[in-house]
Amino acid sequence: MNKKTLRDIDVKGKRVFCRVDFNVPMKDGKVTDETRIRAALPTIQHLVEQGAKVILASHLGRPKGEVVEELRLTAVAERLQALLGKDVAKADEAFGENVQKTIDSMNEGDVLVLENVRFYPGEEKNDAELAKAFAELADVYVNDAFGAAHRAHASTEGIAHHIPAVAGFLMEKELDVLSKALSNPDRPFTAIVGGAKVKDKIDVIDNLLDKVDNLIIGGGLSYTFIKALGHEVGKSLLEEDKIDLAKSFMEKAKKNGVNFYMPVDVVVADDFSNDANTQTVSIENIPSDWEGLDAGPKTREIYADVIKNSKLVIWNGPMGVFELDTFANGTKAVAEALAEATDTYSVIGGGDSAAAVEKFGLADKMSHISTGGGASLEFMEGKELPGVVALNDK
Ligand SMILES: Nc1ncnc2c1ncn2[C@@H]1O[C@H](COP(=O)(O)OP(=O)(O)O)[C@@H](O)[C@H]1O
Ligand SMILES: O=C(OP(=O)(O)O)[C@H](O)COP(=O)(O)O
Repeated sequence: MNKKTLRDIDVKGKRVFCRVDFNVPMKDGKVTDETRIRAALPTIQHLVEQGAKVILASHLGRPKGEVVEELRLTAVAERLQALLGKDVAKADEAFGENVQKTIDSMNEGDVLVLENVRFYPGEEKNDAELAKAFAELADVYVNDAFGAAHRAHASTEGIAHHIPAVAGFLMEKELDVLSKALSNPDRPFTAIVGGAKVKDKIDVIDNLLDKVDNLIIGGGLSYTFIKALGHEVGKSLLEEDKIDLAKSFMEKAKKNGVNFYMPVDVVVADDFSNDANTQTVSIENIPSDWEGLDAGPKTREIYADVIKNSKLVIWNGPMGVFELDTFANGTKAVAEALAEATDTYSVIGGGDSAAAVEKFGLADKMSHISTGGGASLEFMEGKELPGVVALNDK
C-alpha cells in the first residue's frame, strides 16, 4: 500500500483520533453482532500497548445530524470494554470543551469512545469547521474504518487534512486483500455476483469482466440475464431497463475470454414464503405466475465445480433468498464449496453474503470476510475511496 500506516509512526504519549466503523447491528439497545468491533481490536490494542491516548470515533446508523437516543454509542463502548478487558470511557459528545477536558485527563493507554459523529450535521457534509474541531482533539489521525472509507465525511476524510493521517491495521488488511485480489490475482480467478440490487452491481460486473477468468451470476440478478437470453421469467425480479446491458456483458465475457456462468435451472415458487409451493424448472420453462427464488440443483453443481477449480474467489451477493430456508440451498452450496476448497482463497464482500456464511456456520472457513459492503463494492468497481485517498502517502 502506498499510504502510511500505524507501522510508520510512533504514537507513544500522543493523542490519537482513531476513526473506526462501529456501525453494528443493534436490537433493544444491545449489540447483536460484534464482528466490526472485534475487527478493530488489533489497532486499538496496538495503540493501547504503545501508550497512546486512544480516542475512538464512529457513526452508528443514520441519525441525519440529530441526536437519536437509540443511536448513542454507549452499548458499543460497553461491548468494547468487555472485549478489550480494560476500562473504556464514553463521552456524550464528539468534540468541544467537555470532550477536551476528558482528553486532558487521559493517561497513556487510556481509551475513550466519542459520541456518534453523525449526531452533527457537519459530519456527512464534510464540514471544514467540524473536521478542524475533530483534529484539535488529537495529534495524529488513524483511519481504521474500512466500512466507511467510501464516504467523504468530516471524521473519515476532512480531518486527515489537518493532522498526520495514517491507516490502521484493519484498513491496511482490507485494502491489501482486495487489491491483491484485483491487481495480481491467483488464477483461475472467479467472481460470484448475486443478490438483488441489480443497479448497484452493474458497474462491478463491468470492471470484473476485465479481470476474472470465470464470472458467476446468481440470485435475483440472474433473471435479467435469463430475460436477455430471450426466456420468460414469470414474476421473478427483473430490471427491464438493464436487459440490453446484461446482453452486452455476455458479449464482453465472450470477447474477453471469460467463462460466463448463469443458472441453467432455478427453484420457482408461487409465493414469497417458506411454505410456498415450489418446483425446479430449467430457465427456458419458468411458469408465468411463479417467481424464481433460488438456484436449481444442476446450477449448484456447476457453480461448486467452478469454485473448487479456482485459486481465488470473490463473492458478493447471495444465490437466492437464503433468509427463507426453503430457498437457501443455492447460497449454501456456494458457501459449502468455498469451505471445502481449502486451496482456494475466498473473499466475501460484506452485507448479506457475510450474514449467509455466518448463518451456515461457515464463516471461519472463509479466507477473508470484508467488514465493508458498500466500500468493498466501490473498491472492486475500481473507484478510489475518499477515506483512503486523504491519508498521507508513504
Ligand atoms: N431470486 C431472488 N429474488 C429476490 N431476492 C433475492 C433473490 N436472490 C437473492 N435475493 C435477495 O437478495 C438480497 C441481498 O441482495 P444484495 O443486497 O444485493 O446483496 P449484498 O448485501 O450481499 O450485497 C437478500 O436479501 C436475498 O434474499
Ligand atoms: O454499514 C456500512 O455500510 P455497508 O452496509 O455497505 O457495509 C458502513 O458503516 C457505512 O454506513 P453508511 O452506508 O450509513 O454510510
